[in-house]
Amino acid sequence: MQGAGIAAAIEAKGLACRRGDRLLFRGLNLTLGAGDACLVTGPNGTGKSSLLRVLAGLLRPYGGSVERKGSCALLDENLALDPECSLREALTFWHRLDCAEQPHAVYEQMSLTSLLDVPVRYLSTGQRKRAGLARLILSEADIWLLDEPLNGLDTEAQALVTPLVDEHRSAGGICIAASHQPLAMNNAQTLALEEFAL
Ligand SMILES: Nc1ncnc2c1ncn2[C@@H]1O[C@H](COP(=O)(O)OP(=O)(O)OP(=O)(O)O)[C@@H](O)[C@H]1O
Repeated sequence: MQGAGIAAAIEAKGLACRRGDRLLFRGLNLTLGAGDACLVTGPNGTGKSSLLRVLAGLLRPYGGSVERKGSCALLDENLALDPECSLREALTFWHRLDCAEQPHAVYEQMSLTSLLDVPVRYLSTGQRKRAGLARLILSEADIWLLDEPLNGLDTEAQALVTPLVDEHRSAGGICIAASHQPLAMNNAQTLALEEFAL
């Protein structure tokens, strides 16, 4: 991981989030250290994606604060891969920035090898999610923020996600995931977001 030597950590204190004219949640506290995980649950519209964006630093909280130690990567529906490029070109753009080593082993792991010459815009939903997971792994970020990581994946690909998270945590990483589908994460905290709704 990029922050090797620094223990990863994330702490949210008294977090509140407002979207438009709606206050979604308030008074949310969360503390995770190296190897920890948290599963965020809640009905549609309670603010799970918004919370992950606040934790990533992409959305300003309405109240409270977030402190992070280590680098952060968000996996959501926004692939951030140029739709006009081939998958190889689009992923290479990020690997150069991240100085990723051994991308081909990860492409193989995510069954992307045969898709590398396909334009990103032609990828199916599950193929796009697998590309997103490859980007996540190769980013070597300390803190993984996963928004519906199982969505669109077939059964075989879904089965890869728990071991990936386990491996990340074993290496001192942190994982915070929002999922409507059951996502097994050993000894994970659960954050039921509706408890902080107004
Ligand atoms: N940019 C925005 N401006 C205004 N309101 C927004 C914006 N983005 C999201 N919202 C609203 O914020 C609320 C929470 O959305 P969010 O996507 O965080 O919920 P969620 O819990 O992840 O939902 P789901 O389970 O459906 O994925 C929704 O009512 C949504 O309409």
